Amino acid sequence: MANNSFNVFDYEDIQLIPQKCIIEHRYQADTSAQLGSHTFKIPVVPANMSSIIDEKLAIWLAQNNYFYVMHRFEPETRLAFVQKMHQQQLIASISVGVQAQDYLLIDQLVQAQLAPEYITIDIAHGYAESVAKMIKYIKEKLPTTFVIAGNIATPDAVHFLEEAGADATKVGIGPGRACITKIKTGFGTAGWQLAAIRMCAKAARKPIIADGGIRTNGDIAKSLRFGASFVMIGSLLAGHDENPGEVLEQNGHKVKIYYGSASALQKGERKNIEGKKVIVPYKGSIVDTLKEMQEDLQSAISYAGGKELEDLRHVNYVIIKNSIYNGDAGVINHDLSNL
Ligand SMILES: NC(=O)C1=CN([C@@H]2O[C@H](COP(=O)(O)OP(=O)(O)OC[C@H]3O[C@@H](n4cnc5c(N)ncnc54)[C@H](OP(=O)(O)O)[C@@H]3O)[C@@H](O)[C@H]2O)C=CC1
Ligand SMILES: Nc1nc2c(ncn2[C@@H]2O[C@H](COP(=O)(O)O)[C@@H](O)[C@H]2O)c(=O)[nH]1
Repeated sequence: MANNSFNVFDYEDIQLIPQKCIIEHRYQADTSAQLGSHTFKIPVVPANMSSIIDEKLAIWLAQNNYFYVMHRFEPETRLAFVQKMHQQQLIASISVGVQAQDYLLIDQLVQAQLAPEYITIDIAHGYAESVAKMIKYIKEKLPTTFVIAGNIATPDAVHFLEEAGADATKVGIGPGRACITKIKTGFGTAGWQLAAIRMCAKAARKPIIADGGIRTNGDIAKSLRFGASFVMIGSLLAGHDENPGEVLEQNGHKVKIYYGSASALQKGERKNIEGKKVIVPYKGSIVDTLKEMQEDLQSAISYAGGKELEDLRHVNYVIIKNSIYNGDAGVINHDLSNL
Protein backbone atom coordinates (compact mmCIF):
# COMPACT_ATOMS: atom_id res chain seq x y z
CA MET A 1 0.00 0.00 0.00
CA ALA A 2 2.98 2.34 0.40
CA ASN A 3 2.96 5.51 -1.72
CA ASN A 4 -0.62 4.98 -2.85
CA SER A 5 -3.45 7.40 -2.25
CA PHE A 6 -7.17 6.60 -2.41
CA ASN A 7 -10.50 8.14 -3.29
CA VAL A 8 -12.01 8.51 0.12
CA PHE A 9 -15.07 9.83 1.93
CA ASP A 10 -16.36 10.12 5.45
CA TYR A 11 -19.70 9.91 7.24
CA GLU A 12 -20.91 13.39 6.32
CA ASP A 13 -20.21 12.78 2.62
CA ILE A 14 -22.63 9.88 2.31
CA GLN A 15 -26.39 9.57 2.16
CA LEU A 16 -28.16 6.24 1.96
CA ILE A 17 -31.01 5.92 -0.55
CA PRO A 18 -34.45 4.88 0.77
CA GLN A 19 -36.21 1.80 -0.55
CA LYS A 20 -39.84 0.72 -0.31
CA CYS A 21 -40.93 0.15 3.27
CA ILE A 22 -41.98 -3.41 4.14
CA ILE A 23 -42.95 -2.96 7.80
CA GLU A 24 -46.00 -1.29 9.32
CA HIS A 25 -44.27 0.13 12.37
CA ARG A 26 -40.65 0.93 13.17
CA TYR A 27 -40.77 -1.17 16.33
CA GLN A 28 -41.04 -4.20 14.05
CA ALA A 29 -37.47 -3.65 12.83
CA ASP A 30 -35.01 -5.92 14.61
CA THR A 31 -31.80 -4.18 15.72
CA SER A 32 -30.26 -7.17 17.49
CA ALA A 33 -26.66 -7.94 16.58
CA GLN A 34 -24.52 -11.00 17.16
CA LEU A 35 -20.87 -10.94 18.15
CA GLY A 36 -19.34 -14.31 18.87
CA SER A 37 -21.85 -16.51 20.63
CA HIS A 38 -23.94 -13.70 22.13
CA THR A 39 -26.64 -11.50 20.67
CA PHE A 40 -27.04 -7.91 21.86
CA LYS A 41 -29.80 -5.31 21.68
CA ILE A 42 -28.02 -2.95 19.26
CA PRO A 43 -24.73 -3.09 17.32
CA VAL A 44 -23.23 -0.39 19.51
CA VAL A 45 -20.58 -0.58 22.21
CA PRO A 46 -19.56 2.34 24.43
CA ALA A 47 -15.83 3.09 24.10
CA ASN A 48 -13.53 1.31 26.54
CA MET A 49 -12.32 4.62 27.97
CA SER A 50 -12.24 5.59 31.63
CA SER A 51 -14.28 8.75 30.91
CA ILE A 52 -17.03 6.58 29.37
CA ILE A 53 -17.38 3.37 31.34
CA ASP A 54 -16.89 2.15 34.89
CA GLU A 55 -17.88 -1.01 36.71
CA LYS A 56 -21.37 0.26 37.56
CA LEU A 57 -22.20 1.13 33.96
CA ALA A 58 -20.66 -2.16 32.74
CA ILE A 59 -23.01 -4.08 35.03
CA TRP A 60 -26.03 -2.10 33.86
CA LEU A 61 -25.12 -2.60 30.20
CA ALA A 62 -24.61 -6.34 30.67
CA GLN A 63 -27.86 -6.69 32.62
CA ASN A 64 -29.71 -4.90 29.85
CA ASN A 65 -28.22 -6.91 27.01
CA TYR A 66 -25.92 -4.23 25.61
CA PHE A 67 -22.39 -5.20 24.58
CA TYR A 68 -19.75 -3.46 26.68
CA VAL A 69 -15.96 -3.48 26.97
CA MET A 70 -14.48 -2.47 30.32
CA HIS A 71 -11.41 -0.19 30.04
CA ARG A 72 -7.90 -1.31 31.08
CA PHE A 73 -6.78 1.71 33.07
CA GLU A 74 -7.23 0.20 36.55
CA PRO A 75 -5.31 -2.97 35.70
CA GLU A 76 -5.30 -4.38 39.23
CA THR A 77 -9.11 -4.53 39.32
CA ARG A 78 -9.60 -6.70 36.23
CA LEU A 79 -9.45 -10.15 37.79
CA ALA A 80 -11.97 -9.22 40.49
CA PHE A 81 -14.15 -7.58 37.84
CA VAL A 82 -14.41 -10.81 35.82
CA GLN A 83 -15.15 -12.74 39.00
CA LYS A 84 -17.88 -10.27 39.99
CA MET A 85 -19.55 -10.35 36.59
CA HIS A 86 -19.57 -14.15 36.49
CA GLN A 87 -20.95 -14.37 40.05
CA GLN A 88 -23.90 -12.34 38.73
CA GLN A 89 -24.11 -14.58 35.65
CA LEU A 90 -23.22 -11.63 33.45
CA ILE A 91 -20.91 -11.52 30.45
CA ALA A 92 -17.35 -10.47 31.32
CA SER A 93 -15.69 -8.27 28.70
CA ILE A 94 -12.35 -6.67 29.54
CA SER A 95 -9.44 -4.89 27.88
CA VAL A 96 -5.76 -5.69 27.94
CA GLY A 97 -2.60 -4.09 26.60
CA VAL A 98 0.58 -5.93 25.65
CA GLN A 99 2.71 -5.45 28.74
CA ALA A 100 3.97 -7.98 31.31
CA GLN A 101 1.05 -7.17 33.63
CA ASP A 102 -1.39 -8.11 30.85
CA TYR A 103 0.26 -11.51 30.38
CA LEU A 104 0.14 -11.96 34.15
CA LEU A 105 -3.61 -11.25 34.11
CA ILE A 106 -4.18 -13.95 31.50
CA ASP A 107 -2.24 -16.42 33.69
CA GLN A 108 -4.27 -15.39 36.76
CA LEU A 109 -7.53 -15.85 34.87
CA VAL A 110 -6.44 -19.34 33.82
CA GLN A 111 -5.43 -20.18 37.38
CA ALA A 112 -8.78 -18.96 38.72
CA GLN A 113 -10.62 -20.86 35.94
CA LEU A 114 -12.23 -17.62 34.82
CA ALA A 115 -12.57 -17.24 31.07
CA PRO A 116 -13.98 -13.83 30.15
CA GLU A 117 -16.42 -14.05 27.26
CA TYR A 118 -14.60 -11.18 25.50
CA ILE A 119 -11.09 -9.73 25.68
CA THR A 120 -10.21 -6.63 23.68
CA ILE A 121 -6.55 -5.99 23.00
CA ASP A 122 -6.53 -2.22 22.99
CA ILE A 123 -3.42 -0.43 21.85
CA ALA A 124 -2.87 2.69 19.79
CA HIS A 125 -1.04 1.02 16.89
CA GLY A 126 -2.52 -2.47 16.67
CA TYR A 127 -0.73 -3.56 13.48
CA ALA A 128 2.13 -4.89 15.57
CA GLU A 129 3.89 -8.15 16.44
CA SER A 130 3.16 -7.40 20.10
CA VAL A 131 -0.57 -7.72 19.37
CA ALA A 132 -0.19 -10.92 17.34
CA LYS A 133 1.78 -12.40 20.24
CA MET A 134 -0.92 -11.46 22.74
CA ILE A 135 -3.70 -12.84 20.51
CA LYS A 136 -1.88 -16.17 20.28
CA TYR A 137 -1.27 -16.23 24.03
CA ILE A 138 -4.93 -15.61 24.86
CA LYS A 139 -6.11 -18.14 22.29
CA GLU A 140 -3.76 -20.76 23.72
CA LYS A 141 -4.63 -20.12 27.39
CA LEU A 142 -8.30 -19.13 27.10
CA PRO A 143 -9.53 -20.81 23.91
CA THR A 144 -13.21 -20.03 24.51
CA THR A 145 -12.67 -16.29 24.85
CA PHE A 146 -13.63 -14.10 21.88
CA VAL A 147 -10.66 -11.87 21.09
CA ILE A 148 -11.06 -8.39 19.58
CA ALA A 149 -7.83 -6.75 18.45
CA GLY A 150 -6.99 -3.18 17.45
CA ASN A 151 -6.75 -0.48 16.53
CA ILE A 152 -5.89 -0.65 12.87
CA ALA A 153 -6.54 1.17 9.60
CA THR A 154 -5.82 -1.08 6.61
CA PRO A 155 -6.72 -4.39 4.96
CA ASP A 156 -3.12 -5.58 5.51
CA ALA A 157 -3.55 -5.08 9.22
CA VAL A 158 -6.91 -6.91 9.19
CA HIS A 159 -5.25 -9.91 7.52
CA PHE A 160 -2.34 -9.81 9.95
CA LEU A 161 -4.53 -9.84 13.07
CA GLU A 162 -6.98 -12.39 11.68
CA GLU A 163 -4.06 -14.65 10.76
CA ALA A 164 -2.84 -14.37 14.33
CA GLY A 165 -6.24 -15.61 15.53
CA ALA A 166 -8.28 -12.48 16.27
CA ASP A 167 -12.04 -13.12 16.21
CA ALA A 168 -12.77 -9.49 15.32
CA THR A 169 -10.73 -6.40 14.53
CA LYS A 170 -11.30 -2.81 15.54
CA VAL A 171 -10.77 -0.17 12.85
CA GLY A 172 -10.00 3.49 13.48
CA ILE A 173 -6.76 5.34 14.06
CA GLY A 174 -7.33 8.95 14.92
CA PRO A 175 -10.98 9.72 14.05
CA GLY A 176 -12.02 10.04 17.69
CA ARG A 177 -13.37 13.27 19.14
CA ALA A 178 -10.73 13.33 21.88
CA CYS A 179 -7.99 12.33 19.49
CA ILE A 180 -5.03 14.39 18.29
CA THR A 181 -3.10 11.60 16.52
CA LYS A 182 -3.62 13.19 13.10
CA ILE A 183 -2.17 16.48 14.30
CA LYS A 184 0.68 14.98 16.30
CA THR A 185 1.82 12.31 13.81
CA GLY A 186 0.27 12.98 10.40
CA PHE A 187 -1.22 9.45 10.36
CA GLY A 188 -4.65 7.93 10.62
CA THR A 189 -8.17 7.58 9.30
CA ALA A 190 -9.50 10.92 10.52
CA GLY A 191 -11.55 12.43 7.71
CA TRP A 192 -11.87 9.10 5.81
CA GLN A 193 -12.92 6.69 8.57
CA LEU A 194 -15.94 5.41 6.64
CA ALA A 195 -13.82 4.64 3.57
CA ALA A 196 -11.31 2.84 5.81
CA ILE A 197 -14.12 0.74 7.24
CA ARG A 198 -15.19 -0.19 3.73
CA MET A 199 -11.65 -1.17 2.69
CA CYS A 200 -11.06 -3.20 5.84
CA ALA A 201 -14.47 -4.89 5.76
CA LYS A 202 -13.96 -6.01 2.16
CA ALA A 203 -10.73 -7.70 3.22
CA ALA A 204 -12.05 -9.15 6.46
CA ARG A 205 -13.27 -12.69 7.01
CA LYS A 206 -14.38 -11.88 10.54
CA PRO A 207 -16.37 -9.01 12.07
CA ILE A 208 -15.10 -5.44 11.97
CA ILE A 209 -15.82 -2.96 14.74
CA ALA A 210 -15.87 0.63 13.48
CA ASP A 211 -14.24 2.72 16.20
CA GLY A 212 -14.35 6.51 16.39
CA GLY A 213 -15.82 9.36 14.42
CA ILE A 214 -19.50 8.62 15.00
CA ARG A 215 -21.12 12.04 15.38
CA THR A 216 -24.79 11.28 14.78
CA ASN A 217 -27.00 8.22 15.10
CA GLY A 218 -27.23 8.04 11.31
CA ASP A 219 -23.49 7.30 11.23
CA ILE A 220 -24.22 3.96 12.90
CA ALA A 221 -26.38 2.85 9.96
CA LYS A 222 -23.72 4.10 7.55
CA SER A 223 -21.02 2.09 9.35
CA LEU A 224 -23.11 -1.05 8.96
CA ARG A 225 -23.76 -0.27 5.29
CA PHE A 226 -20.03 -0.14 4.68
CA GLY A 227 -19.32 -3.44 6.40
CA ALA A 228 -19.00 -2.91 10.14
CA SER A 229 -20.69 -5.44 12.43
CA PHE A 230 -20.49 -3.21 15.50
CA VAL A 231 -19.71 0.43 16.20
CA MET A 232 -17.66 1.70 19.15
CA ILE A 233 -18.73 5.12 20.37
CA GLY A 234 -17.09 7.59 22.75
CA SER A 235 -18.20 11.22 22.59
CA LEU A 236 -21.79 10.56 21.58
CA LEU A 237 -22.14 8.36 24.66
CA ALA A 238 -20.27 10.81 26.94
CA GLY A 239 -21.86 13.45 29.19
CA HIS A 240 -24.44 11.23 30.87
CA ASP A 241 -25.27 10.64 34.53
CA GLU A 242 -23.90 7.09 34.21
CA ASN A 243 -20.53 8.08 32.72
CA PRO A 244 -17.73 8.49 35.28
CA GLY A 245 -17.04 12.03 36.52
CA GLU A 246 -18.99 14.91 38.01
CA VAL A 247 -21.55 17.12 36.30
CA LEU A 248 -19.90 20.58 36.15
CA GLU A 249 -21.19 24.02 35.24
CA GLN A 250 -19.71 26.20 32.51
CA ASN A 251 -21.21 29.55 31.48
CA GLY A 252 -24.51 28.54 33.07
CA HIS A 253 -24.64 25.18 31.25
CA LYS A 254 -24.23 21.72 32.73
CA VAL A 255 -21.28 19.87 31.22
CA LYS A 256 -19.10 16.80 31.75
CA ILE A 257 -15.52 16.03 30.80
CA TYR A 258 -14.63 13.48 28.13
CA TYR A 259 -10.93 12.72 27.77
CA GLY A 260 -8.81 10.55 25.50
CA SER A 261 -7.09 7.40 26.74
CA ALA A 262 -3.79 8.84 25.51
CA SER A 263 -4.44 12.29 27.04
CA ALA A 264 -2.29 13.80 29.78
CA LEU A 265 -5.32 13.54 32.07
CA GLN A 266 -5.49 9.76 31.60
CA LYS A 267 -1.73 9.19 31.60
CA GLY A 268 -0.85 11.49 34.49
CA GLU A 269 2.23 12.66 32.59
CA ARG A 270 3.05 14.39 29.32
CA LYS A 271 4.58 11.44 27.45
CA ASN A 272 3.41 10.24 24.02
CA ILE A 273 0.28 12.35 24.27
CA GLU A 274 -2.21 11.69 21.44
CA GLY A 275 -5.42 12.60 23.19
CA LYS A 276 -7.11 15.62 24.70
CA LYS A 277 -9.83 16.67 27.10
CA VAL A 278 -13.17 17.77 25.63
CA ILE A 279 -16.03 19.49 27.44
CA VAL A 280 -19.32 17.89 26.39
CA PRO A 281 -22.87 19.00 27.22
CA TYR A 282 -24.59 17.15 30.05
CA LYS A 283 -27.16 14.84 28.44
CA GLY A 284 -29.11 13.24 31.29
CA SER A 285 -29.42 9.46 31.40
CA ILE A 286 -27.60 7.17 28.96
CA VAL A 287 -30.73 4.99 29.03
CA ASP A 288 -32.56 7.58 26.92
CA THR A 289 -29.64 8.04 24.51
CA LEU A 290 -29.33 4.28 23.92
CA LYS A 291 -33.10 4.01 23.44
CA GLU A 292 -32.99 6.80 20.85
CA MET A 293 -30.10 5.06 19.06
CA GLN A 294 -32.22 1.93 18.83
CA GLU A 295 -35.26 3.86 17.54
CA ASP A 296 -33.15 5.67 14.94
CA LEU A 297 -31.66 2.36 13.81
CA GLN A 298 -35.15 0.88 13.52
CA SER A 299 -36.14 3.83 11.37
CA ALA A 300 -32.96 3.37 9.28
CA ILE A 301 -33.86 -0.29 8.70
CA SER A 302 -37.31 0.78 7.53
CA TYR A 303 -35.79 3.30 5.07
CA ALA A 304 -33.58 0.45 3.83
CA GLY A 305 -36.75 -1.42 2.92
CA GLY A 306 -35.98 -4.17 5.36
CA LYS A 307 -36.70 -5.55 8.80
CA GLU A 308 -33.30 -6.36 10.26
CA LEU A 309 -29.77 -4.93 10.37
CA GLU A 310 -28.61 -7.14 7.50
CA ASP A 311 -30.96 -5.20 5.20
CA LEU A 312 -28.89 -2.05 5.73
CA ARG A 313 -25.88 -3.67 4.10
CA HIS A 314 -27.22 -3.65 0.58
CA VAL A 315 -28.76 -0.19 0.13
CA ASN A 316 -27.50 2.17 -2.51
CA TYR A 317 -25.87 5.43 -1.54
CA VAL A 318 -24.66 8.69 -2.97
CA ILE A 319 -21.47 10.55 -2.22
CA ILE A 320 -22.03 14.29 -1.95
CA LYS A 321 -19.16 15.99 -0.20
CA ASN A 322 -20.31 17.69 3.01
CA SER A 323 -23.93 17.65 1.92
CA ILE A 324 -25.74 16.31 4.90
CA TYR A 325 -26.33 19.59 6.72
CA ASN A 326 -28.03 21.01 3.62
CA GLY A 327 -25.25 23.49 2.96
CA ASP A 328 -24.81 24.25 6.64
CA ALA A 329 -21.55 22.30 6.93
CA GLY A 330 -20.13 25.12 9.06
CA VAL A 331 -22.21 23.75 11.95
CA ILE A 332 -19.58 21.53 13.42
CA ASN A 333 -21.03 20.56 16.76
CA HIS A 334 -23.98 18.78 15.13
CA ASP A 335 -26.22 19.73 18.04
CA LEU A 336 -29.62 18.29 17.15
CA SER A 337 -31.06 18.67 20.64
CA ASN A 338 -33.38 21.59 19.83
CA LEU A 339 -34.82 20.19 16.61
N1 LIG B 1 -7.66 4.65 18.25
C1 LIG B 1 -6.73 5.58 18.22
O1 LIG B 1 -6.61 6.36 17.29
C2 LIG B 1 -5.77 5.73 19.36
C3 LIG B 1 -6.10 5.22 20.59
N2 LIG B 1 -5.27 5.41 21.66
C4 LIG B 1 -5.62 4.80 22.92
O2 LIG B 1 -4.91 5.38 23.99
C5 LIG B 1 -4.56 4.39 24.94
C6 LIG B 1 -3.13 4.55 25.38
O3 LIG B 1 -2.28 4.47 24.29
P1 LIG B 1 -0.71 4.71 24.45
O4 LIG B 1 -0.35 4.90 25.87
O5 LIG B 1 -0.32 5.78 23.53
O6 LIG B 1 -0.04 3.43 23.94
P2 LIG B 1 -0.43 1.95 24.13
O7 LIG B 1 -0.82 1.64 25.50
O8 LIG B 1 -1.38 1.67 23.07
O9 LIG B 1 0.99 1.28 23.79
C7 LIG B 1 1.09 -0.13 23.72
C8 LIG B 1 2.47 -0.52 23.35
O10 LIG B 1 2.74 -0.27 21.98
C9 LIG B 1 4.01 0.41 21.85
N3 LIG B 1 3.99 1.28 20.67
C10 LIG B 1 4.80 1.23 19.62
N4 LIG B 1 4.50 2.15 18.71
C11 LIG B 1 3.47 2.82 19.18
C12 LIG B 1 2.70 3.88 18.71
N5 LIG B 1 2.91 4.49 17.55
N6 LIG B 1 1.70 4.33 19.46
C13 LIG B 1 1.47 3.76 20.66
N7 LIG B 1 2.17 2.75 21.16
C14 LIG B 1 3.15 2.26 20.43
C15 LIG B 1 4.14 1.13 23.17
O11 LIG B 1 5.47 1.35 23.50
P3 LIG B 1 5.99 2.80 23.99
O12 LIG B 1 4.93 3.37 24.90
O13 LIG B 1 7.25 2.51 24.70
O14 LIG B 1 6.17 3.60 22.75
C16 LIG B 1 3.52 0.19 24.17
O15 LIG B 1 4.43 -0.77 24.56
C17 LIG B 1 -4.96 3.05 24.34
O16 LIG B 1 -6.18 2.69 24.93
C18 LIG B 1 -5.16 3.35 22.89
O17 LIG B 1 -6.15 2.52 22.30
C19 LIG B 1 -4.10 6.12 21.53
C20 LIG B 1 -3.76 6.68 20.35
C21 LIG B 1 -4.53 6.47 19.14
N1 LIG C 1 -6.01 9.04 18.99
C1 LIG C 1 -6.68 8.81 20.13
N2 LIG C 1 -7.80 8.08 20.05
C2 LIG C 1 -8.42 7.84 21.20
C3 LIG C 1 -7.99 8.31 22.43
N3 LIG C 1 -8.81 7.90 23.37
C4 LIG C 1 -9.74 7.16 22.75
N4 LIG C 1 -9.51 7.14 21.44
C5 LIG C 1 -10.31 6.49 20.39
O1 LIG C 1 -11.47 7.26 20.15
C6 LIG C 1 -12.61 6.40 20.14
C7 LIG C 1 -13.90 7.15 20.43
O2 LIG C 1 -14.13 8.07 19.40
P1 LIG C 1 -15.39 9.07 19.38
O3 LIG C 1 -15.26 9.81 18.10
O4 LIG C 1 -16.62 8.23 19.42
O5 LIG C 1 -15.29 9.96 20.56
C8 LIG C 1 -12.23 5.36 21.17
O6 LIG C 1 -13.01 4.20 21.10
C9 LIG C 1 -10.76 5.12 20.84
O7 LIG C 1 -10.58 4.24 19.77
C10 LIG C 1 -6.82 9.11 22.46
O8 LIG C 1 -6.38 9.61 23.50
N5 LIG C 1 -6.21 9.32 21.27
